[in-house]
Amino acid sequence: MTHLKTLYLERNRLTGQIPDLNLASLGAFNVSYNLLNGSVPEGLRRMPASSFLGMPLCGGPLGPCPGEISPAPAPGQALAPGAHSSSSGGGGGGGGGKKLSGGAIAGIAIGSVAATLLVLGLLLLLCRRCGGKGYNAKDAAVAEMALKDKEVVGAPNGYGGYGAARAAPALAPAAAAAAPAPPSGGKKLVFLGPGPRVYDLEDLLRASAEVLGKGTFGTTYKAVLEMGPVVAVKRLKDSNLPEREFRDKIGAVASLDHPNLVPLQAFYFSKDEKLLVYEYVSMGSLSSSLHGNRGSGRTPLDWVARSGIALAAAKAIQYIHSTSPKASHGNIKSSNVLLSGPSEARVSDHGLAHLVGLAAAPTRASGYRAPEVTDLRKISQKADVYSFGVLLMELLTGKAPAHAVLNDEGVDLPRWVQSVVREEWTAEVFDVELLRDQHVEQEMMELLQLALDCAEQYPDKRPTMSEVVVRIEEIRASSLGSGERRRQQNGHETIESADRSSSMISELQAVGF
Ligand SMILES: Nc1ncnc2c1ncn2[C@@H]1O[C@H](COP(=O)(O)OP(=O)(O)OP(=O)(O)O)[C@@H](O)[C@H]1O
Repeated sequence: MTHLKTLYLERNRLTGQIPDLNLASLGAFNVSYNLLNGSVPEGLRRMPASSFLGMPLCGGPLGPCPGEISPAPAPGQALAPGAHSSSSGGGGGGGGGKKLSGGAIAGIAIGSVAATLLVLGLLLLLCRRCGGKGYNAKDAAVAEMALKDKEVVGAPNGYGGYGAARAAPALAPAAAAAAPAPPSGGKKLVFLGPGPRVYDLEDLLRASAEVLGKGTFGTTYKAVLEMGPVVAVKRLKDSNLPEREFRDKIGAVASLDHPNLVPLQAFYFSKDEKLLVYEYVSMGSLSSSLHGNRGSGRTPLDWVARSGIALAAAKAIQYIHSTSPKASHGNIKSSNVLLSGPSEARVSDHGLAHLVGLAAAPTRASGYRAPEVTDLRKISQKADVYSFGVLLMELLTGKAPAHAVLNDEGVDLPRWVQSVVREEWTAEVFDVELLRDQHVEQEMMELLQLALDCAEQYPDKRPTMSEVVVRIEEIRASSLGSGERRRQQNGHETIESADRSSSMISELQAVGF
């Protein structure tokens, strides 16, 4: 393809050296963020440095390779007229084509050797310094993960619907920018908790990765490790915490241990990359279950499932609150409630709001955010209770907070529920999929009342999470009781009708049928 004008091959996993492409028409060329090495071939040295980012290449726009003298003189031009006019002490200057004197040749030879030694010395010095600080293979490898990005698979992209969005491979540029001096040499994955250490950073980076979604705190990947395990990896953005503080806060997150919390397995810290590795919860989030594809082939969440999920999430938040009066989750919402069984759930992202810092604290989560949280430092336990109330409303109505806007005045989910309820206690507020469970209407009303109590405007009026747990347990027990009663009633009716039919048979037999 000798007429090729544009060739963009960046962000692949091309290895080896760049072949010397003889493409005279080539005007635009880019092989950045591959796994190439060696020197930029002669035919491509006219390209800018930005064509070769993120790789340990040399030559041409990237500066001389070891042993090369910069700028590399073009053949035949080294001794071009005027080039050495000042070094012509031996009479070597003058017109082109003239032969050099022996002294000039000796001078040039000595000069070249001295320059080569100087360059080598400088390179050696640089390499020594690089020991822990220079180009970091791990950071570059971390960058590879981004190169494996695939399309978002049915994951909700925040509040704007469920369209598949392409993840921006933001990792690679960060690592490339870090190449000169990231201070993370030799860093490893730090494992937390007693779980088995069956993989390391290299395994993680070799794993096939798929973007699950982009959230407030970064991008989350599903990584399938070669040896089998599947994990969720969150690449934090905007976390500028110093390492020590980061580690302390991670330690606090890792110390939380509850069956309804998604465990943090490991983390990776470098100046430019912070990765959190979680257990992968395979049944997806409550958000995608409620608002994802509602077409055929989907099992709708019934009352038992929804009330079970509500209880599981409530228990997780209650547990976080029990660890200290100031402890809170800070980002309760349906995409952070992951389904681990038909009516079981686990809460994720605990502690992240505190880990990432205030700059990146949830702004999009306003549908769940308590009205008093104007200052993000005031994410209190009562603010969690408010968010949980909104989550309960979402479970009962099937509406996502930001989608519940009825008109341009911006009515939010709690206000909408309040207004419907104020009119009259009507079944219209409930998700149609829930209305199939007719025997639990009373309990659905009670759970809705609890949701409204949690979403009270004034924090003091909201219940504590312990109270919330108790109330949900009571409501569930009552609904399971009424379900049982109903089943028994049905059974009774069946027995009665069986009795009737047997007597009918005997009557028919009596009349000689
Ligand atoms: N451990 C996990 N297992 C399975 N899926 C997960 C896991 N952690 C997150 N996800 C899913 O990945 C997607 C992106 O999650 P992420 O936490 O990055 O963003 P979010 O929940 O949408 O927003 P936020 O960052 O505000 O919490 C979500 O759909 C979430 O449900």
